Parts: sequence; structure tokens; C-alpha cells
Amino acid sequence: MTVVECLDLGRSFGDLAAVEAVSFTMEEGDFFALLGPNGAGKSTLLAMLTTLVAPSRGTARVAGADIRTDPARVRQAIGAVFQEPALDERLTARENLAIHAALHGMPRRTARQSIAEALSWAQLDLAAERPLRSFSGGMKRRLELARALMHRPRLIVLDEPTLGLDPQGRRDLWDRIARLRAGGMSVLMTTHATHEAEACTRVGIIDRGRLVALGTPADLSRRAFGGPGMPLEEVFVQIAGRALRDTEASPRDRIVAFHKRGGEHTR
Ligand SMILES: Nc1ncnc2c1ncn2[C@@H]1O[C@H](COP(=O)(O)OP(=O)(O)OP(=O)(O)O)[C@@H](O)[C@H]1O
Repeated sequence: MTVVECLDLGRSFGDLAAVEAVSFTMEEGDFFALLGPNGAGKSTLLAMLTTLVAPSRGTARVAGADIRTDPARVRQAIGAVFQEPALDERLTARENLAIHAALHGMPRRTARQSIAEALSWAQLDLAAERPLRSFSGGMKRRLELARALMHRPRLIVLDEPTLGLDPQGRRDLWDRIARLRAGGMSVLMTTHATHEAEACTRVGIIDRGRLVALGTPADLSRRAFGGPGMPLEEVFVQIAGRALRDTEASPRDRIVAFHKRGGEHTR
């Protein structure tokens, strides 16, 4: 069964075509990576699929529901974790989950049980009544993932899920994804790390808003080099004509780099 079907999907911001006429399908059980450099259009594509940004052309269907005409059913079918945490730092873990339950219209008793399950799944029972500002990055990511699962979606969508996590946090995240997949969950994620995409069942390479190649890692290697086994790093160079990291950084990355260099903002 097809869980995602993009049909000529595109979005422009003024003159900039962030995503240009992208078409692909993702089948149930797939672990699908959208691989591309910063600014390639990956987040914009996910924002359209999750109905946060309206397309300027084409459309998509998620679990059979059209993002343009049936956004409520699309949101019910998807559990999403974005790059910027969508959590309220002043509220406790339990309160953050309660907001999600309310937004999804869960009856009170179902919500109570679902919140308890989410806290236990995220191993945050003991931290349930603490405000999130006291949580580590890894704890917040676990909570976000647990929240994304609360309404029992068909598909999990993760935008650069390992960004900012330490090695232990990354391992925990991959373990959780592996367990979800073993239970039949479909997973769509964006990444600019080729080793992460290599672990996926299918990879779509996105460059400058275009889907330039699509297939299993072995298919992509075969297409670029005539045989399987070449690293996706090399495959990207062959297909896009430059290295993944040679591309210009997005404004957000430039800000992160500025802070890493010890920059300060003047107020
Ligand atoms: N709301 C917006 N207004 C104007 N331009 C935007 C907006 N959102 C994204 N863009 C631009 O669209 C292009 C694609 O951005 P997008 O965030 O989708 O790329 P990305 O592949 O997800 O990159 P990153 O890994 O840095 O998030 C970039 O040039 C970005 O600056």
C-alpha cells in the first residue's frame, strides 16, 4: 500500500523555487530518506506533506488523503518531528503531551492512557512533572517522538532527526526507529548525512529543489557507477556534479556557524 504519493509537488517563495515539481511514491514499511545539502528543499517538502505549508503547484496524498482537500486526515495519518522543537519549555512533559492529545481531539480517558504510554515509551515517567527547560536535548527529542506517536499515525516524518544529538542520543534514536519499523511503521526522514541515508530502504536525492535520483542505495550506486556498493557520498558527487558539503549553507546554518565561532548578537 502507498503511504505517500507526491504528484508534481512544488513550492516557491517569491522567485525562489524551494521545491520544483517533485513526484515520488513511498510504500508502507519503507524507511525513506530525502538526502540533500542544506537549502535543497527537504524541509519545505516535509512542511507541505504535513500541511504546514501550502504547495504552489501539484499536490500529494498521505495514506490516501489529499494535502490540499483533506488536511485533517493527513495530520491524523502523520506523526512529525521537526528541526525546531515544537514544545513549550515552560510546561511539564505531561502538560506538553496533554496539549497534543487535546489538539487531536482525544477523549479524556484515552488521552490519560495515551500520555502515560508516551511517557513510559520515552522513559520519562520520573521526569513527567518537570518543566522542559530542565531537560537535555536527548530527553526532548524522545518526548517529541513519543508525542508524534500518540495518535497512532501510519507514517512518522522526521526532519534531520539527529541534528544536535550526542552519540548516545543518536544511538537511542536509531534503536527507537528500528523498533518502530519492526512493528510495521513507515518512516520518512530528511538528512544531509550519507551514512544515515545508507541505512534506509529507499533514498531520494534532492538538489536545488529537484528530485534528481530515487532508489535503494544499491540502485543509486548502480545508476552512478554501473554497480552496487559505492558510498552515497560518491554517488551524490556523480549525480549532482559536486560534493554534498560544497553547497552554500542555509541562513539557519550560517547562524549556527556564527554561534559556534563564538559570535554574539548585538541587541
Ligand atoms: N518561509 C520561507 N521564506 C523564504 N524562503 C524560504 C522559506 N523557507 C525556505 N526557504 C528557502 O527555500 C530553500 C529550501 O529551504 P529548505 O529549508 O526547504 O531546505 P533544506 O534542504 O531543508 O535545508 P536545511 O537542511 O538547511 O533545512 C532555501 O533556499 C531556503 O532559504
